[in-house]
Amino acid sequence: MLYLTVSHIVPFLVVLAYLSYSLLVPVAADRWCVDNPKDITFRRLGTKTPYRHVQNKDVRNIATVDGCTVGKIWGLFRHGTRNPSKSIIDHMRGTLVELQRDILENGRLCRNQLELFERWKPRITIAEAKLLVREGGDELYQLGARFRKRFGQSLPTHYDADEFRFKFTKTERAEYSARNFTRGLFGRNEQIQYPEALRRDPVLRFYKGCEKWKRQIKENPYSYREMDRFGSSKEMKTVIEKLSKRIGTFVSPEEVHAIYQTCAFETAWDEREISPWCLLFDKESIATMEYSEDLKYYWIDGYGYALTYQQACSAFSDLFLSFNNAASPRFTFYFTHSGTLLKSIAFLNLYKDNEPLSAQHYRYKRKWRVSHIDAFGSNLYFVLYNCSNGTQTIALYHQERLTHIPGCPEDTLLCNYDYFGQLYTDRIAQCDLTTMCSEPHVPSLQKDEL
Ligand SMILES: O=C(O)[C@@H](COP(=O)(O)O)OP(=O)(O)O
Repeated sequence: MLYLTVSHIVPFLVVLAYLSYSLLVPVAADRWCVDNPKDITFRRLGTKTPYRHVQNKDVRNIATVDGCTVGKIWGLFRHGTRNPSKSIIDHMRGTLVELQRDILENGRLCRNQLELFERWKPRITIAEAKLLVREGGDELYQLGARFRKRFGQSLPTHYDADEFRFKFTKTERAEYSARNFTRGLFGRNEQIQYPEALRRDPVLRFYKGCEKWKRQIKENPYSYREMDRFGSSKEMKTVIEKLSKRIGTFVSPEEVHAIYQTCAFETAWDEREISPWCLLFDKESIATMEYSEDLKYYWIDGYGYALTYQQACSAFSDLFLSFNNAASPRFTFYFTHSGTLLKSIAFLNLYKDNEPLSAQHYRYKRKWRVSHIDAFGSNLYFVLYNCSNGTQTIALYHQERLTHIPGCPEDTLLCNYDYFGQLYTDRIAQCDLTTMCSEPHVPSLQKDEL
């Protein structure tokens, strides 16, 4: 007869507990489950970051300067959140639908996150590529409304064509961004006169006419070498491995990029929604994707090559023309694109790191973060103040925050206008786009997408 004592039962229970743990728990633990998806994507979506991640809702009186009044304002605004380009839409409607199937069949995601994938479907068609979306219109509307709150005392209440100049590039997204901004600024009833939008605007989108930049930089594979190197780094391999495991099939770097972009656009489109594609990332892997974006834009639109930002002299010549000519409109607002904002940022020496951005410097702290500096709706504007002592002072606002102008005295956010002008004298005097951009071997090989 077998008598079971406590000393027999306890080890038995321990073995049983271990077996159920090893058989059951790892299955659950093996399923990827992200707790805080909004936290993971916040300000990490590169140039597809929605403006709400970087906006400054504080409209208290930062815009007043003692003893001075606002003389002129000149600013560049990137359009608001838009739809993706055709190639990303193609991925959404093709590759991602296939990956969705893999995830539902073999994916290692926890139950409630799989449910989001069950409901997902591509929402846009090729015909809607790059159009401004509702969120994008709202971003610009809110920007206009906050502009009114900050500068209301210095701005005429009603639109006056002699006082205001609003201009957009020849794209739907820039046009509707301008229209939404002016609505936020004046209310709904003003009839704004917009000048004819130019296909090649030498001020608003100067680089589109710069053949030398296009061929030597933008279309040159060498400009993408740091991004490519980072693409084969151990960090990126880890991202691919993690995503492949979570999806249940091997994914290529291109597919990972399409997933990141879809996560970014779907996040930007609607604050209330969570894109299931974002759930595949953890903090480290999204930071890796973000760095890849930073490398790309650093080398094609930023500090990588001098010609890239030298061309922006064309926009800043317009600023000086406007500020130095009493007859020109007091308030100038240009609605444009990522490429203009980034090149202008580099022209001004803003967010410049000591070392060029490279694949191997991933772990270094950096200033160049396109998620922060070039989100949808990004804005860069200068305010010129006339002061009672006869001097003029200039202030720069980036993303609605007073920002120190590189080259101006360190101890203050305001800069004497003459001092500021001297920083740029040579570059403005030598600003000749025709000479700067002429290249013997035209035309460009790639089709120019608007
Ligand atoms: O049109 C796009 O795909 C990107 C790049 O345009 P460029 O920098 O080439 O003008 O800019 P976005 O319109 O998103 O600001």
